[in-house]
Amino acid sequence: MSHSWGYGTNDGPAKWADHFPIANGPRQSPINIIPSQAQFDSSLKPLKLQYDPSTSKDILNNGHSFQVNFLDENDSAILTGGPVSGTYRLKQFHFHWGASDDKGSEHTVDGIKYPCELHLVHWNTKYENFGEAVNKPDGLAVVGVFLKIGSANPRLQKVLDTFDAIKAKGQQTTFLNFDPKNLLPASLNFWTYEGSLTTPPLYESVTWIVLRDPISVSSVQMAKFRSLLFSSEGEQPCRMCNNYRPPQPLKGRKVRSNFK
Ligand SMILES: NS(=O)(=O)c1ccc2oc(=S)[nH]c2c1
Ligand SMILES: [Zn+2]
Repeated sequence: MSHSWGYGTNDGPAKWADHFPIANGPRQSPINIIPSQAQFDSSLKPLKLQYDPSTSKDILNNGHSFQVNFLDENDSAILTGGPVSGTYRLKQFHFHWGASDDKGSEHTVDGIKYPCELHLVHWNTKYENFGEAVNKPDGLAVVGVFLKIGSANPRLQKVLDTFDAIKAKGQQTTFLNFDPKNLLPASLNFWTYEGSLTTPPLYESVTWIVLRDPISVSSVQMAKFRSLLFSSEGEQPCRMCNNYRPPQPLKGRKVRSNFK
């Protein structure tokens, strides 16, 4: 029976080790990225993200965040290059955010929190499917993108416009022809390190690729994120926010960058 977890006082990140002991493992995520301590690695290949917008399927409130799901039966939406070898297929993207604009990201940079962080989740096609890949040490590659308060983001608005249909946990609606490339900054400069899922089951299966440059989001748009609910329809409404895990110990890991 899968154990219920959340982000509250009684079921939040400080309690996850009770049922998921790997929470105290050697390669947990997120981390605080200290740019001055990252090592430039000239052997890192350019990151290649090739996304066919026709692979976007639907958008779901899963009770922890919301995610846009993609068809992943072929190599239409893939990640290659960067720190990985082989081909990784896009499965879904989702976000983490705060109750106010001063917090919300999972990774931090020199201790700075962004109001929101986007995760694009890809699985290694050396495995049969996402479920097979999710607990393997080289199973996943997640691209992290920071969101910074500024002008409203019209591409992001397309996602936010679906929120009335997925307000409560378990609600889902069709979401076709969305190109996730429109949620990326101009530069694909990144930091990379070996880490984990940032939510239970916290498997240490993720090659993290955190982009240096943020994309913009307005305060009004951030308020829209907070209109979603952790709770199901008919339950006591609980606003979806602060669904982020704080940075975890680096435990000797190296963070590399593809830029000086
Ligand atoms: N937040 S995250 O590390 O990108 C992430 C990615 C994929 C996941 O699949 C399960 S199950 N939990 C997950 C967390
Ligand atoms: Zn995530």
